[in-house]
Amino acid sequence: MTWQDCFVLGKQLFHLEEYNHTKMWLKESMQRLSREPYYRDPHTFDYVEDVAKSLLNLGDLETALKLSDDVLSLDPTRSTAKYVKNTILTPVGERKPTLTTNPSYYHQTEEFETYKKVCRGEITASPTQLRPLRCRYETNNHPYRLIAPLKLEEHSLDPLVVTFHDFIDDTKIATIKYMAEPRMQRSTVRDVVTLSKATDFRISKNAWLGYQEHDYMLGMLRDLHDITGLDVTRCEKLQVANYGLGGHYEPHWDFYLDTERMPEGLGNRIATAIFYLSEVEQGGATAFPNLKFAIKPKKGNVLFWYNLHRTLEGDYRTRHAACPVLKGSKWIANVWINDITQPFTRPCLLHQDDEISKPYATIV
Ligand SMILES: O=C(O)CCC(=O)C(=O)O
Ligand SMILES: [Fe+2]
Repeated sequence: MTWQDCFVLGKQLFHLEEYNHTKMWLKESMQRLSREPYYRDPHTFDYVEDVAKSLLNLGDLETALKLSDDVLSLDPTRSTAKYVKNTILTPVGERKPTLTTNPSYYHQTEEFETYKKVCRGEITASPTQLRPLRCRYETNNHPYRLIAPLKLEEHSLDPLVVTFHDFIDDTKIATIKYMAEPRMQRSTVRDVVTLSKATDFRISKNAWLGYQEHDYMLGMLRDLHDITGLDVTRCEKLQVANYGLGGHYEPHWDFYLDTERMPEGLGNRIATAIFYLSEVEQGGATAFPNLKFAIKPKKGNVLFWYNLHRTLEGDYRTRHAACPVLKGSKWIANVWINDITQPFTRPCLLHQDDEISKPYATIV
């Protein structure tokens, strides 16, 4: 067997949640790889780093550290290897959270209970939370919006979460859905071993559309720029998603925890704008368990929030989810605005503003 065979076996066992056997095969693949003449090839470092990271998540710190040290001895600039090494050398209490590897455990956590309650409407915003919130017209002083202001509804001021009402009309929505439909595929999530994986954690279909493909989509970006002031010249593609009956997306952050996984040349996701492309008869709200509210989809509305602090650290309070659809079908389009072009649109403050969200960094 080649090291690649062993690697693929390890990957497959990871899917099956056979974590003990995963370790064995991944370690074997690395041993075989180390005997290959092209071990020093930068492409193989990607595999070694992936294995180091998986072993870190599976608790085999010794091998994970050895692999990352090996990579770093050949190329000290490798960021994943550095991340693995730093994580191992950081005391447990100070570690950043990692993606969950054990969903059954997560389903017993308090956070998951809160998420379900927020979805069911058993937890809603308290009067104290609601008191400072307003609905108002927003122009952002943009000449066009001075004539056609948008209706803005505040859901939270810190972190900022707002709805822009009637942002996109039915004709544009129909066109976007029409373009997305033939390209819809089962949604995946980022995964430590395989990079992309279909899970019960996220049940929906989605398609990625280039903004250049239609003026309507360029218009979505332009309108977001006008109303938020953010630069939209470099964004990830538009993600159109459809949830059928029971479709959902469990609590997660939109920003990249592993900064080395950020899309090349774009940086992290500074803000999310969810365009609701349909109503949902029952269920399907966008829930924020930490903030203790859920937003019901309304066709044409846009839900907007910042994922990052001004320091560009992730704002852990923004953990959110798509509640299960109980009746109907839910369509959304996600615009992710990236941080690389925002130093002037959303500069740092004089003080560090990220400490506040640290207690919400959950390790599951
Ligand atoms: O569908 C929703 O309401 C939320 C979707 C979401 O969070 C995502 O796609 O990242
Ligand atoms: Fe999300």
